[in-house]
Amino acid sequence: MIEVENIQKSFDGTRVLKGISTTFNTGQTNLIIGQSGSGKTVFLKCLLGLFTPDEGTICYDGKTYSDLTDDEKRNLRQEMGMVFQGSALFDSMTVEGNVRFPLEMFTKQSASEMQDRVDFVLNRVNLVDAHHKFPSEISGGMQKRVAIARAIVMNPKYLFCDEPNSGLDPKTAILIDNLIQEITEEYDITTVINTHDMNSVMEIGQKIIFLKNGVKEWEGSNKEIFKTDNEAVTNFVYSSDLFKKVRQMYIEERN
Ligand SMILES: Nc1ncnc2c1ncn2[C@@H]1O[C@H](COP(=O)(O)OP(=O)(O)OP(=O)(O)O)[C@@H](O)[C@H]1O
Repeated sequence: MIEVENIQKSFDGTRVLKGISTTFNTGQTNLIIGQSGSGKTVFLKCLLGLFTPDEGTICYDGKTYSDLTDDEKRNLRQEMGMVFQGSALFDSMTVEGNVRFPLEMFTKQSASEMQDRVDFVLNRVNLVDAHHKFPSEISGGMQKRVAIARAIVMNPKYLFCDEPNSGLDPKTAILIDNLIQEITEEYDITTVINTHDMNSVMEIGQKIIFLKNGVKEWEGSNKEIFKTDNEAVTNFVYSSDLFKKVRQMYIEERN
């Protein structure tokens, strides 16, 4: 569980995060949504320890980040997996080289132990025949699976994903969302996902926080977001005609 209390962050006197408090539960997919510039990436970077908040605390399963020693912070970072926007694979490494990379960097495992772990996670993301291929030789959806395999190879307690669906067709996007949710539940990970994708909200939004101008405007689940009367949320979620129609049908059915 990650508990965030009154996080504030400014750049050159401009306040970007204006006191955000929330909780991200273990074994759940927690989504951060909001318009471009609302502070989602800055918030995610604070959770990753890449930005230091000016005020407030972030607590990881009872450990308050700002109270940790440098060694403890390093250990905590090794419990974090990250899926970057656009996958961010190393082009010059094979699929298995990419997945093995964190093990080589941060563990003293033997070659055969690493191979077992790499085989296990590649198998878990349903990539069985791609070990020796290079990123340029596989599809965007497969690249995303490699990025997920690399993010979970160290058995993380926390998984952070920045726009994991960007650039994928809607069907592949749903497969990737479902894979992230399955892995989150199976390994009891606290997963936090930055997304613009309304399909993701509906599909895997077990907990959603909506940011507006650096403030948490709303939080709830994907079931609750359908029913909310919060105008900022409904304007954002139902910005497309399709979703407006879906909502109208839902309201008509309810009455
Ligand atoms: N390193 C930085 N230095 C100065 N300003 C920054 C920095 N990082 C982000 N900002 C500013 O903080 C604000 C929020 O940016 P952020 O990237 O968090 O938005 P976002 O919600 O993730 O947007 P998007 O959906 O477009 O990625 C923006 O006004 C941005 O210019």
